[in-house]
Amino acid sequence: MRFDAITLFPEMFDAVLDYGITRRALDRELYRFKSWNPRDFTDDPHRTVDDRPYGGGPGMLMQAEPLDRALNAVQQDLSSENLAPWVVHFSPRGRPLTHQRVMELKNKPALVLLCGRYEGIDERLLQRRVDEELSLGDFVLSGGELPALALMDAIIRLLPGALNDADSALEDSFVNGLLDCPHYTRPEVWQGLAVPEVLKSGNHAAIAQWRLQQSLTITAAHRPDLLAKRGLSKQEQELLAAHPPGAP
Ligand SMILES: CCN(CC)Cc1ccc(CNC(=O)c2csc3nc[nH]c(=O)c23)cc1
Repeated sequence: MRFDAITLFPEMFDAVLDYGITRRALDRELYRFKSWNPRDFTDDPHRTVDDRPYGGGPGMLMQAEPLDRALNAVQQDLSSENLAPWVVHFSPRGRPLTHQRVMELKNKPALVLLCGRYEGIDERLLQRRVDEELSLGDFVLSGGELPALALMDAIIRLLPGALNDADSALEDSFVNGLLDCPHYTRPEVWQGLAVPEVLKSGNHAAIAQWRLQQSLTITAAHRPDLLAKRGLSKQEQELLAAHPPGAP
């Protein structure tokens, strides 16, 4: 799996990818990463990449030409490895990123992550070069880099060999359709708060049931939409009825 980021702030990527699971996956050569700065594809001494919007309006836009040249450089580099690029533009107007889309994108051999800054990118570049637009959600960020890093993180965790305990990836709540249950570790009592007895019982059936019940209650409280989409078995309906949501 290869990721190429086109970004005005390449350091952001190294600053994040150099830690934890993404760092280990890089060391294990499960993926490769390369950043490309549009400023390196300008001709003027000021390395200009932005300009004012036609029609007026606040802020600046990223010009098409430097981005087009950067994309050509990426494409050339990928073609030397016979890799076809899939170009993702991160934008507030994109489709919201979901687990399903992460699962689909992880199978692409080469993802090109086009990260906008300012108020966005000249539409003509997007029209010509972008395969899909993705948003991180309905809130305003300062650019596409954090969404691009979120997508990379979500994909890298799913690459074979990235997680030592493969189950933890499969159990991720967005796989079984429910939100995660509470988790506890030592000490048994912390600031007067004790670990639920069932978790110390060694009764694995009771522990699994308690965790499922907790997940159902939390999902009903925070994300009733997920429950509706998922549907509940008879047993799950009974568990939820016995422990309806009430907590914040
Ligand atoms: C003028 C209206 N704004 C659109 C909401 C302009 C604008 C604000 C912020 C940005 C920078 N954000 C992104 O590039 C971005 C890229 S993906 C994403 N997902 C959620 N929220 C986001 O702001 C983003 C770009 C244009």
